[in-house]
Amino acid sequence: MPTVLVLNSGSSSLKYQLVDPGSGTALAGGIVERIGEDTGRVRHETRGQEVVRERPVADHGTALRLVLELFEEAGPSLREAGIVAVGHRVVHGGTSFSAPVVVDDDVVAAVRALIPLAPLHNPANVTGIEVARELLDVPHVAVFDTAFFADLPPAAATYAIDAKTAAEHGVRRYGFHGTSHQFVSSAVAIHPAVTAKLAAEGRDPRTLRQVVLHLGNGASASAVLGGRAVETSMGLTPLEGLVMGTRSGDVDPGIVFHLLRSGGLTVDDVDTLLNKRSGLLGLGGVNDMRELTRLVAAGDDAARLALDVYLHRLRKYVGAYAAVLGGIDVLTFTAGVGENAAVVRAGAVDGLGFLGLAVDPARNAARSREARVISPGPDAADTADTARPRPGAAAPALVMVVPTNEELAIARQTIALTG
Ligand SMILES: Nc1ncnc2c1ncn2[C@@H]1O[C@H](COP(=O)(O)OP(=O)(O)O)[C@@H](O)[C@H]1O
Ligand SMILES: CC(=O)OP(=O)(O)O
Ligand SMILES: [Mg+2]
Repeated sequence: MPTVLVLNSGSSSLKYQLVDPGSGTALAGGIVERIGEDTGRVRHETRGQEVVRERPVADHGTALRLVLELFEEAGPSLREAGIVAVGHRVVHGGTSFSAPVVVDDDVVAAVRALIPLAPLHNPANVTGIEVARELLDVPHVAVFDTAFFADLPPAAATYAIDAKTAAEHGVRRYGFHGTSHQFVSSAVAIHPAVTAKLAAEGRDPRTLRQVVLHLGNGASASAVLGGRAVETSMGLTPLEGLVMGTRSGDVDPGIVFHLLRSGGLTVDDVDTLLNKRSGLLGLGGVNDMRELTRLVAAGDDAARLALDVYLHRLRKYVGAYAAVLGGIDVLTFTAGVGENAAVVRAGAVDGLGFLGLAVDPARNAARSREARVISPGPDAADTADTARPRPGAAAPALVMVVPTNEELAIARQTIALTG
């Protein structure tokens, strides 16, 4: 049973999972948090058992050594689990990478060269790769968050700023969370309810119009036409687009100049403001959607406004992407918020009946780890008979919840290159 260790190195954390790409199961996984701070913490999970260690973790090298120790102590032993490769999530691939690559010194140098474009993410990715290559003598593969969007149509990828300046500095829309958008949109395309809908409408799968909402701490939307990404909400950096846990998403760039010139803030202050002190946290005081919805239920006005701004932005993007695609066949929610927060899903499609979008309250409230349809209408199994649109009526869109699994996607892409 060949397995892949998947590493996701953040600025102060290291998330990992040991995946069996054949069966799709995670044999173990965990997170090292607060790397570089006085109080670090490791949580390692395997076979339903959890091991937690609190201790300072100086750097990513120490973090990975600690993880390898835990695999030996708490299991499963990496050797016995048949580890054949390591897959690394790399956030920014720039225009250099449009597909996963086997890591060599040139790849590391190229990822390092992209640091100016992703100062918050790529430094940790480089360190993670360097340390892991030192400690684990197997092939390493880099899987890029930007890859799925490398081929965005020029009209979607281009900012309307002076072309020469943009080209000189690599300023374009790159898009992120691509591994998730690709994994989820591929799962949607082969879901029985979706294939039945297309069959009933006599349509080619290449005409399937999807919108995917990846709503985690970071959040992004994508428009996917027949498997190809044609639009996405994150841009040069993962700051643009939707309202996120701590990031503002779209703002008027004039705000930045105003705060620099008249507000007495430095460039770093504004960077921290928009990336770490904005979004749900900045408006509602908490970045966790569970806590935010609790505050809303308790009548907290600031939390209510935060949720309203979040949902308004979502509806705006869904409407815009309906225009980009010429209509929506399937709208899919994924990631921590998208998979779990029924109130967000209901709010995001509220008033979008004119696009054929609606959720069935009972289906929306149900909990499941499986991909599922939450729009009204017949069950997936008998959709083929009844999904035929009435003459003159637009076919209703499907609204779905599909759990993402970036680790499995990375493990599969890693095996495909090394196996
Ligand atoms: N049951 C739940 N209800 C509402 N929100 C949830 C629930 N479970 C997780 N979330 C939210 O999901 C978000 C984290 O999503 P996740 O995809 O794990 O983030 P990331 O991978 O970007 O760190 C948090 O805002 C958290 O509150
Ligand atoms: C690119 C990005 O936003 O990633 P995350 O959601 O993991 O912060
Ligand atoms: Mg995630």
